[in-house]
Amino acid sequence: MKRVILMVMDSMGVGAEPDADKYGDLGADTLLHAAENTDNFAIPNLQKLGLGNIQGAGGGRFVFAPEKLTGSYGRMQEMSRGKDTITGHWEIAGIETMTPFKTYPDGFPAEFIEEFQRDIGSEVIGNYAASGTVIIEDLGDEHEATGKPIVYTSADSVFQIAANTDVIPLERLYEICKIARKLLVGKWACGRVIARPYVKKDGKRVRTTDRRDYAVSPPEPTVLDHISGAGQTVYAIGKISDIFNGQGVTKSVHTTGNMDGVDQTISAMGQDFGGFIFTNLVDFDSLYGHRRDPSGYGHAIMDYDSRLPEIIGAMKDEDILMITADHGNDPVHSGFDHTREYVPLMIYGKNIRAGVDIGTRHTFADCGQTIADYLGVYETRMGESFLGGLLK
Ligand SMILES: O=P(O)(O)O[C@H]1O[C@H](CO)[C@@H](O)[C@H]1O
Ligand SMILES: [Mn+2]
Ligand SMILES: [Mn+2]
Repeated sequence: MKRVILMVMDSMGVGAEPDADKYGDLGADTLLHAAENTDNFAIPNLQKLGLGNIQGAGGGRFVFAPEKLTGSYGRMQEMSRGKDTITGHWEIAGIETMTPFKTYPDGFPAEFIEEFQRDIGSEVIGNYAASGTVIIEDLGDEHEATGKPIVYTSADSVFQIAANTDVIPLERLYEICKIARKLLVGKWACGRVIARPYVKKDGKRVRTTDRRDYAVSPPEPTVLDHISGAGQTVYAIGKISDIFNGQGVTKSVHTTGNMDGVDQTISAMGQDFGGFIFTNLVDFDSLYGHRRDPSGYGHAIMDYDSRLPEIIGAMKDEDILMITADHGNDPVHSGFDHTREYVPLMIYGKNIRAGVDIGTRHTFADCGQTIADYLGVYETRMGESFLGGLLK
């Protein structure tokens, strides 16, 4: 039974795209800047798969001799107008977002806030663009004293609600997110509502792994729908199901972090089914990219690298492993938001040729189209399959 395992290293870009200046992201290079700022940075397993041989990746310092490669490789350019998680994942799955999701750099409109406050029966505080770890320190005392939830946004189309779970229990936080989700459509359109629970430990506020994303549904069927529509499994790991609002997903598990994401992927691979395992590893982005912590980022890449032999060891004969990203988040760039970058693509499998450079793909959708091609399901509207040049 054929399967594709696609792992998204959330935000691991490999260099600024040609239009990066329009996004304020000239010179961004997530992989290179994480590597440069991490002592003893070593990624032998990703190198074997071809990461260092991708055009421009890591400033050329991780190139392997072609005969040492076990995987094939390339890089993908984002065709959509945006650099957020939804836009990136949806493009991978075959959807082009030409009208960017609406953002609220100056906070959400007063009429929305009033209606939201009425619906949840409480005032809110915040309502500006902020880093999530900073705003809970800045407004945490007031939130904990009054019970008013903290709301904030970023350069992305997000309405984030942060709360201490001793003040607003987790289930209630999820409920108020769903209330916001219902309101944030039409003239108040917003890509995602995100629950940001935290606890106070030894006087410090720490976010928990119970984050939940409430996205809008994709506007048309994606490769996930085509695969599940053909009766095959679509096994979503991490926040994948949230990103697609459950559309096309047949089974989903949330994770507590990158290593749990790897564990869950290996456990899914051990089960007997044909179809698609789609994993998002969000720690790169949320714990290190947005926090502008390059050495934390570098260590997270190394930690993932060290798990690759296990992942590869769990592969069955007809499994294909693909590793990519959804946008950049250069940990030394100004600000605290994503960066417009090429994403890497590595492909490995017993029936896949090694050492082939599939070049620069002009859309992330080539990845989804190739998956549709391999699994023999309906094509997505966008992208070109690169399977032909890779099958043994
Ligand atoms: O600063 P934190 O709360 O991590 O939020 C970040 O995470 C959001 C979703 O990935 C991004 O839009 C960015 O705002
Ligand atoms: Mn992302
Ligand atoms: Mn992010």
